[in-house]
Amino acid sequence: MSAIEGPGVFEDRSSSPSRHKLRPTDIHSVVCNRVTASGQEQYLVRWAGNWGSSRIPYSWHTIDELSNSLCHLQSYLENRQNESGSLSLHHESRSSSRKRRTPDDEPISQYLAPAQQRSVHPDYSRSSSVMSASSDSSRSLQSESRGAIEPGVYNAVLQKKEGYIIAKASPATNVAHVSGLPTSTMLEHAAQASTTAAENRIRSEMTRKLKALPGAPITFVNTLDRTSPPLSFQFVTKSVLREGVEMLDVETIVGCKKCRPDMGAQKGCEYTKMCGCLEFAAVDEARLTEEERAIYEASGKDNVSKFGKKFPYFSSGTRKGCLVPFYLESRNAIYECNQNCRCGPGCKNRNVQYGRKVELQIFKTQNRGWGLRCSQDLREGDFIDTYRGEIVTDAEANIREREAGLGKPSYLYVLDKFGVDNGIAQEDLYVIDGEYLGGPTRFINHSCEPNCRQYTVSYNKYDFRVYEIALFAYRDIPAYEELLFDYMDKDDDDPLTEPEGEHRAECNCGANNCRKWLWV
Ligand SMILES: C[S@@+](CC[C@H](N)C(=O)[O-])C[C@H]1O[C@@H](n2cnc3c(N)ncnc32)[C@H](O)[C@@H]1O
Repeated sequence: MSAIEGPGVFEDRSSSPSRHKLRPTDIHSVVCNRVTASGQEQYLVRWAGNWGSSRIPYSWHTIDELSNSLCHLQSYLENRQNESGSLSLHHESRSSSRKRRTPDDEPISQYLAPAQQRSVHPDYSRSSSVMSASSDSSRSLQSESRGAIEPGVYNAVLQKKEGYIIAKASPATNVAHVSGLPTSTMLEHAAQASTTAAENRIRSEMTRKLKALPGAPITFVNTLDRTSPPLSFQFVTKSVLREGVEMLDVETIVGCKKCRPDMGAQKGCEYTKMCGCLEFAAVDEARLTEEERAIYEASGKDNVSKFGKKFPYFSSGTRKGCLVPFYLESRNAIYECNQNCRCGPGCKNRNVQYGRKVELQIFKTQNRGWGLRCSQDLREGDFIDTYRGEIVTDAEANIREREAGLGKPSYLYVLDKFGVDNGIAQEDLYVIDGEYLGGPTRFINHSCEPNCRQYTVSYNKYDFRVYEIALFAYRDIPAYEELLFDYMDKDDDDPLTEPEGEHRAECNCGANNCRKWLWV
């Protein structure tokens, strides 16, 4: 292990600096940026840990050193952009630090040479001017004054160990500990310093990440600014069950018993309409005999299991595999066959379970963040993808919602399709959180006049709490038209109440019949 003097300057010259990275978990946040005289972008890292307010280590790092921690860099750049250059978000409050000030707890600007305080592009040469345990405070301050160079490390010494750069509390007792970073001078410089190299690195990392995904390609484009979709978002092909969430064991799923794999006419799930998996599916009312209709209607249309069902997908023709108009227009759940069925993998009642087949593109919209579109024409009824993520309990979802605050985008989706009818209380329902983990559908925006729609798809008719939310094209959609669904998807006869104050989020869908609010 050896001490590091500053960004990219190592005592141990035999090791390549670029091999050493910061561990994302060691970083609290990136708080400032600068460009050195040699044109190198550097970022000021606030280290995570319990240090005491005036002893928190800060150090400047190159993009290479931060290449395992690009999420932190990305969130800094996004805040920087949102704050439109003021960069005040991460700036520790002077008034609060003043309250706790101790004799050695002065703002760093007091230690900087005048040239440095004035300078917009100071000379950040790779000289030995750093504040670390290896240099006592007086030596640090002297060298700063001489060279007018901002220190590379504050309140600590950096060491490298097994490929990582690590901050250690300064062992020297007479090191001047500083707080109030970044200083206003640093912020002024930061506001004018280029961040292009970091943006490019983030962009390449996002592209690499998307290319590595299985299935039809997902790309991203941004013709509006230099941002990329969040690197912190993890693409998964299946939802992940979090603590307290249980789904029925796959071994116990009941499959269809009468259907067969050699499904010619007369034998397939799609022909008989009596496939066991469709037991709770919508009755095919048009095919009921007089006698059947009388029984069915007398039961208040509740006695569904005996009658032939609507099959969800076209089994042949030009729209083979597409959702049939009946389901497109209804809110009936779609029941697919499963791994315990006799029909086998070729059964035409399997679609959503085989996953996305269409190529998608994440793109930056004018007024609603990232959006999603398909790079090929979609037919009415084409399956796009599922909405997936972490499945959490209702209580956990409430905590996440509270912590997120009202101004933040929402990615929560309640799985309440079967709950009420099966006596499950609201607080026992589960919620999909697609914010940090999920599929590309997490980027689909809302429209009051949508071209897609969400449907309930179940592979286990007895599991009332865990099922899929699947997005299908609600009409033919030409390539590159933004995919949009109605977040509320209310029945026409459901009254829409005006949302109240702080809970409302304004809708920018621009449709003629726009309801003005995303949800109520
Ligand atoms: C599931 S996310 C969709 C992806 C999101 N645009 C993004 O950049 O991550 C939902 C959020 O997108 C934004 N959004 C979606 N549709 C919108 C609309 N019609 N008008 C305004 N904002 C919208 C809102 O911030 C909403 O909370």
